[in-house]
Amino acid sequence: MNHLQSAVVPQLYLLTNDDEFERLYQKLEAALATGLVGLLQVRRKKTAALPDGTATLLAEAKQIVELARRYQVPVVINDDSALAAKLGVGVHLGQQDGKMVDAKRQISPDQIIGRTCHGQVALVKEAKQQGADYAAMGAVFASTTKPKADTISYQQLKEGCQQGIDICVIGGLSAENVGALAGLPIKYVAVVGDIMDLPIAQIAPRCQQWQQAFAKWHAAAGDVKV
Ligand SMILES: Cc1ncc(COP(=O)(O)OP(=O)(O)O)c(N)n1
Ligand SMILES: Cc1ncsc1CCOP(=O)(O)O
Ligand SMILES: [Mg+2]
Repeated sequence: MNHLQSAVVPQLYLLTNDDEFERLYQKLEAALATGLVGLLQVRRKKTAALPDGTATLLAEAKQIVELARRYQVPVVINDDSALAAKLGVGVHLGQQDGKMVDAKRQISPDQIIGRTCHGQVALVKEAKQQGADYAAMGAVFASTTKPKADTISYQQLKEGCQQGIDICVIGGLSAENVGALAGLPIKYVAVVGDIMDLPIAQIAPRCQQWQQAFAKWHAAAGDVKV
């Protein structure tokens, strides 16, 4: 039976891009200073692939975690639960990034663990059963950051939202198109390119546009049936 659930405005979940670190740091500072980022992910694919990737990623992630702490924004490390454990932060694991049970053992229980579930409701159920804090569904729209990611249907997303675990949407999302999801009880909207691929001076104004999009979301959503 359907029940009514109060519409919750999602949080902006910002993911880093592969910018040169100094530039990235300035962008993150600009975004965090707006107060609109609810969760931050360190996703540094190019750094991680360098010959000295582990050491460089550790040095970068330390600085990002320190910066985020200043703004009291929780941090999640992509792919690497050992690094997350070392830094005392959360982790995001794709289906090929290791077992949830191992990550749960490594990560402090008060830290966030997220799991990629693509468009598959069975994976959302599994993530919930394995104790993930959120299930990430996407790509919602075609993504320039991850062009090979398959897009999911609205129906898959709607069903994912009915599984009793927080849902994060990702992939091709912009302040203009996110309104298409208004009415779904989504916890996090994960964004890379729409914010991070802009010049430094445009980061804060773009975050403000996201805030406006979420304000409209609230107005559009009212009470949603789940
Ligand atoms: C919030 C969020 N959702 C999905 C992903 C993708 O994770 P994965 O499938 O492991 O792909 P990579 O990011 O590792 O390329 C994510 N990182 N964050
Ligand atoms: C990591 C990831 N997983 C699915 S799409 C995607 C990239 C999201 O980046 P963007 O917001 O630029 O589409
Ligand atoms: Mg991964």
